[in-house]
Amino acid sequence: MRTLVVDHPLVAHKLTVLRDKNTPSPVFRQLAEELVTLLAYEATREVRTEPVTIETPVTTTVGTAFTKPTPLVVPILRAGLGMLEGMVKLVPTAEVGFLGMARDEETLDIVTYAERLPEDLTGRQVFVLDPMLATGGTLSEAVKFLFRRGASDVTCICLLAAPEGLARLEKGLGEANVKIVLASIDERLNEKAYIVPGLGDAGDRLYGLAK
Ligand SMILES: O=P(O)(O)OC[C@H]1O[C@H](OP(=O)(O)OP(=O)(O)O)[C@H](O)[C@@H]1O
Ligand SMILES: O=c1cc[nH]c(=O)[nH]1
Ligand SMILES: [Mg+2]
Repeated sequence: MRTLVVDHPLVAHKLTVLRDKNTPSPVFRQLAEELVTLLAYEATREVRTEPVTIETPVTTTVGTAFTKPTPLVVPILRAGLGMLEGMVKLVPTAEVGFLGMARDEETLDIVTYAERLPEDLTGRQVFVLDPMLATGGTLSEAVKFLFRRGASDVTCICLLAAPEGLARLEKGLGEANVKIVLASIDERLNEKAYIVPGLGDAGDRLYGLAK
């Protein structure tokens, strides 16, 4: 597993506004989308490409095209949905699959309540979107799910991670071909397993209260 924190003033500034508890949902949604586009620029650095011959108005030249099958983008519902537009803006030919997962806030167990993905992900580059990597329970379940379908190259784009969650993923995924691209590694988890300083419950801040 590899981890990359995107260190850029635009990312840091947008993240600061996102963290602010006074930032309302419409602005939060807009910023989450913009942040993903900035992170996706780095996260797609190793996207598979091949040479393609085209005609410019002047001459013939060799350019770059995505290799088929095209990348698969998988937002983890709910909060990952807030990152989807920012990602597909940058990779418009990507296909999109969905995983619905929620952590029980008491037990921290992960419930997978929805799934719409290709049956066979062999040879597919997969980009998972989830803003929060807290205990790492959700993301490790998601990555294991994708591996069971045959994926072998998974990049997770998150906004924030706790060191505890990253350590859990590292332990569980070790040598696997998984990359985590982030805007920040925060200080720690609190007693309710929320990221500190964090930004609160990402799903609630995007879409309102779940209950
Ligand atoms: O690393 P973990 O401890 O598993 O926590 C992170 C998960 O918690 C949040 O989702 P939540 O379960 O709140 O669902 P939601 O997106 O519907 O709000 C978040 O979007 C992650 O998926
Ligand atoms: O801080 C946290 C932890 C888990 N899920 C969130 O949305 N926020
Ligand atoms: Mg939530």
